[in-house]
Amino acid sequence: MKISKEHLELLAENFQSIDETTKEIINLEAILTLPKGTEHFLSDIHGEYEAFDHILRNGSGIIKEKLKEVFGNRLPRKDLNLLATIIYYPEEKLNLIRKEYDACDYKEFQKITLLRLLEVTQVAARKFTRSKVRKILPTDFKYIIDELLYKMQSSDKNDYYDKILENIIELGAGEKFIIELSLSIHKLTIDHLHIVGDIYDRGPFPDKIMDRLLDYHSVDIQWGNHDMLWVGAYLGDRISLANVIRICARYDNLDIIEDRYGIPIRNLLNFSEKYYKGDHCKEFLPKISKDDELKYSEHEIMQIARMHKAMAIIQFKLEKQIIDKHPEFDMESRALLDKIDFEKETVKIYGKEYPLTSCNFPTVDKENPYLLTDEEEKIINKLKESFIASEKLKKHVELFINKGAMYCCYNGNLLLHGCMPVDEDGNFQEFSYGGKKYAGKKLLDFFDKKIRSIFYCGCREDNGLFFYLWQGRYSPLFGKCDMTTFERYFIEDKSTHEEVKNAYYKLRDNEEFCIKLLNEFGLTSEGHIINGHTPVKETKGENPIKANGRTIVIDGGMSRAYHKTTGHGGYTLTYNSYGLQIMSHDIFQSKEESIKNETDIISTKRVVDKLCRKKVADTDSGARIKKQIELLKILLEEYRQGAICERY
Ligand SMILES: O=P(O)(O)OC[C@H]1O[C@](O)(COP(=O)(O)O)[C@@H](O)[C@@H]1O
Ligand SMILES: [Mn+2]
Repeated sequence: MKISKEHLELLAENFQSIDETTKEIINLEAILTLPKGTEHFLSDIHGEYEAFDHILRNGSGIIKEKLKEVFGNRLPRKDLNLLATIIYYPEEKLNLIRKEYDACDYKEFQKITLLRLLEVTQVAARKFTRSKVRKILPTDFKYIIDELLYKMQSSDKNDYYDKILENIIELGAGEKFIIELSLSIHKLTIDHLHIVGDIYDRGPFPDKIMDRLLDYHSVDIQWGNHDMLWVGAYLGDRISLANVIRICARYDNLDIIEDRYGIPIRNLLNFSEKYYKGDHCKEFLPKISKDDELKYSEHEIMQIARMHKAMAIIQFKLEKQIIDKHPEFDMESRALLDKIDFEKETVKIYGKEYPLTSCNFPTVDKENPYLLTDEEEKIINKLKESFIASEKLKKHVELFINKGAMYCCYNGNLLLHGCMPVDEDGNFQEFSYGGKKYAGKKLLDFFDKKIRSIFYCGCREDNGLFFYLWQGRYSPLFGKCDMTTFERYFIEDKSTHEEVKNAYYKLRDNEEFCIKLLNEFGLTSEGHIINGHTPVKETKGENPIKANGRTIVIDGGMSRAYHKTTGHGGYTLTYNSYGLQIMSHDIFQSKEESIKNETDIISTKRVVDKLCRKKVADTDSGARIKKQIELLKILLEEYRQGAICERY
């Protein structure tokens, strides 16, 4: 390895002597021999905060496994479940347990629990260096936990340690200690979290998911097509914004926009009341569960439906501007307002005429159907200003930019929300933009770079790229032909709703193709492609593990709206030092139910790949450490030869 004198001098500022450099090399060499940390993969959360939070808390079963490893047969299943639930929901579970005991017994319970948690912490901490463990331990109790962890290794100081525990409990800090220790166990057990896209839309609390991820100790995100709509909306792209509002109205989630992101929609309400008052808007009734129906009056439901329709029409108009501006997008088939025959109340698609479910388009000028009316223009522009000004959305979009990307290569695996656009023979398909063509890895890199540059450049204008990523034929986040939004609203014939999938979705069953794709990203045939995006229809016999394990589809299936088709609560994946395991989840009921009945919602676990035990040395961070060691060895040599002076 070649390194310039300047770089060595910079390195010498951090390692100022032979002793310091030697110590660091020894430390790094030792880290390489530790087992690889556990990765946790989740996808397609679609606003379902509670299900997401639950799976995050139990680490898709990793925490329970750790407990089994620690206690073996020493604890009955009942106690194990209780301890697990305390680790998942310490505060809430303690609130329930406290009521069951008198003061004295509750102290005893706290002591037993603390001892058990300390034992788990000790085993979970074995994978890490002492210094990393210290960083993870809660600041308030760092010193005490460190002492107590020691206790497990020597039996002579029993009285001393018993006293510490007793004091903690007597001084009323027992619960706080249990809570902090549970959080530390979580961090020690799950080293890194991957979110394979689609945090937003359909479910009620995407913002809470983003807040949780902002606080999470180690995470990366692969952008999903729905996430890009929210990024686009914040960056001033009006088509994205119209989609975001339309989908929120469709799933009765307008409070996300109004209350949680602080974006007023009153103008939209007034406008839609004015123009769609007499319209039954039956295509636009929000999807509301039977329970929630009772919450609303018919008038309120109609208000949502009218806003929904008003936004859909604004969206179709705006889309045409981009379709015309970018003929290379080849999306003319998506411009349907000018294909409407207002007399016959039909629309012509690919030359075939279909009756419309209704033909009330009060803001569409038959001569110039894509022209936004002054009022529509005003509404969308005002909304745009509010999206750009939302502080909370800014924070969330920044997370997408800082921790997110179009795809991610991590420890030999390729993580990608949707697909790699290919033809039926598996050749990478080309996307043209600005006179250049992009395919394969370069296509993904192109979109990644463009989105980042839009974020940093500060200009907040309509940008065709968000529209393309959302529904373009060669969008790696979509990967289908023709998003049939208009047809789904206005045409009964279901054959028009079909969205033909890219050949990728068949080819990912083929091992040879998967290896070709992994190679495109500089990965080997031992890697895996990890996708979200397409719900795995288990009821129809679909398997989430494809191509002899090379492809794994973990569409979380957390979306309530999709439970009927998938028949389960989704998949998640874990990758520890022994290999990859896919978990299938039961449909999540509620947080209260999980805490009370101590349920995990894990129905089955399948091993995807069993490996000989992987060490840190075999990981990406191991590769970085090895490079660091090499550099430090050069520095050491320079010190020894007197080419660089030690500083004291
Ligand atoms: O079922 P909904 O919410 O109306 O959405 C249907 C649309 O969602 C999409 O499936 C995209 O969303 P996903 O990324 O969740 O699949 C489109 O292909 C389709 O047109
Ligand atoms: Mn998706």
